[in-house]
Amino acid sequence: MQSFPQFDESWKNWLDENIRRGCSHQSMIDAMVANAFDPNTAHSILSRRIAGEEVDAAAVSSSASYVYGKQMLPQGPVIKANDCRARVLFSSSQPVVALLGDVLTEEECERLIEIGRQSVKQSAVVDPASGAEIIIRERTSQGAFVNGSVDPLVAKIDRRLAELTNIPLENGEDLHLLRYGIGGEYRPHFDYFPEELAGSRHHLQRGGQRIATVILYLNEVELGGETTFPNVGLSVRPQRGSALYFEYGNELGQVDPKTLHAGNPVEQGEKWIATKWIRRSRFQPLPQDA
Ligand SMILES: O=C(O)CCC(=O)C(=O)O
Ligand SMILES: [Fe+2]
Repeated sequence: MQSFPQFDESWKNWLDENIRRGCSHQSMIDAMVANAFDPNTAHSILSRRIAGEEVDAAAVSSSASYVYGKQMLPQGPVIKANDCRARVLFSSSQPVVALLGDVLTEEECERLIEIGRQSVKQSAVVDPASGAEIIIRERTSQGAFVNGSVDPLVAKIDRRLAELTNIPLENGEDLHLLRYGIGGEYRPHFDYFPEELAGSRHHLQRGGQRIATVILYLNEVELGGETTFPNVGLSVRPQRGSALYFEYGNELGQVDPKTLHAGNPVEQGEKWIATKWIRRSRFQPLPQDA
């Protein structure tokens, strides 16, 4: 079992003193995370102390829970963009998830798959031992990032998603096209970057934490390939043209662990999706992409 550090009297004094001195919130969170506090817990304790609330050790484990504030996604049965009326087929508030129908037309899905066939590569990582490219078991699929310079349709879809989600266009990463063949899957993961890991720093510098995801389903899978949320027992079957939206970053800087999700193995047919990962601030291209 994971053990959590005690939020004892000395931590309380340290935090209060640093709040009084006007230290940046991030520096206090960094110090707590470096001392093995869960990042959600650290955010939550800090916001409580700033608000003048007592935080006792027993409350710390429950304080790790994500605070659901106002949803970013517009409410109502239909969400409109300039060139689209998306029907809300399903929604949940904890975690914030919505399945939207009629986001893409048949022709747009076909065209994105065509673009994908020309651009996707096997998802691979460099083996730290040998330096060779290896295929990772967590993600058996082929992917590629595309933007408006690849095809005007991509720019049109980027605009549509920004209007539907009400999140600025520039906060979105390039659209990620992904193909899974038989047996292809994406094992349970979070889309946000673990802030306690040094390896995340580089990603976080490019527009801050990821706060929401839109998965566009480009085809229907004959068997398998559902997107599942194992912590909440939710399973979504890909339907061509529909979009799965979920958000996991709040105003307090917490991230929502209930958004753990997976792409189930494809058993028959193939699966094509386009994913838009959305940052808290403007997404910065890498210097070599600019
Ligand atoms: O394939 C899926 O259904 C999930 C894809 C996913 O999790 C992602 O693109 O981040
Ligand atoms: Fe994901």
